[in-house]
Amino acid sequence: MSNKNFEEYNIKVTDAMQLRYKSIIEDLGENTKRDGLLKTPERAAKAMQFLTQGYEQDAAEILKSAMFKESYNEMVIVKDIELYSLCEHHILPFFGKAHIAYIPNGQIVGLSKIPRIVDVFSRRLQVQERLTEQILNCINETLKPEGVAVVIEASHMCMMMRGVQKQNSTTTTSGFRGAFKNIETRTEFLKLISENLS
Ligand SMILES: Nc1nc2c(ncn2[C@@H]2O[C@H](COP(=O)(O)OP(=O)(O)OP(=O)(O)O)[C@@H](O)[C@H]2O)c(=O)[nH]1
Ligand SMILES: [Zn+2]
Repeated sequence: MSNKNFEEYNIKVTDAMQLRYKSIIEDLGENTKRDGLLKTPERAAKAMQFLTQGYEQDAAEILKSAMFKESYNEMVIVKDIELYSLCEHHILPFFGKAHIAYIPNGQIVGLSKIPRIVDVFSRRLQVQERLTEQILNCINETLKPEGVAVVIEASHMCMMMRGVQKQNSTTTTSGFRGAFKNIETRTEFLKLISENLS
């Protein structure tokens, strides 16, 4: 699944959305006819479609497209997966890293598919907790591993640029299924990613 090209933008949606962005910019007291802003409503409409393209993508299908029979049954960890999402309360970015592990149960998945599904669920209006659960459930239900673990640490612009205005706080969410409910397995995973956690 590739990133959206400009040609792929839905013209109808772009047209409707850019009119709304134009009104918003005018509500700010700005002049949408000045050079720098002339194309801004269209750019913003395209940017918003790019940032929410995950609604049109099927994460389970992405995983299914690269699942292979393999007997390896130790922990597989993909860590430091950068993510960019939008908080559904303020439509402001939150961004950070996901660390994901699974223990295969007869099948492994193509490694790149894990960051790809992080993108699919991130590119929607989200809360960090639901994002964590959706990634966890998708891997658990599609790959049916012995266990799966997801940790996300993120900074929320809505807490940095506005509102409570805390620049240094990060939010960590986690979820564990199957073998990761076992304290030893979970501890091993957390130890292996711990150099990334602040
Ligand atoms: N649980 C959770 N809350 C989030 C997330 N992103 C943003 N929020 C919070 O959503 C809440 C919305 O609260 P409201 O009181 O309705 O909004 P607000 O008046 O703008 O709140 P402040 O941000 O405190 O100024 C805020 O506390 C945000 O910090 C997220 O991913 N998870
Ligand atoms: Zn917010």
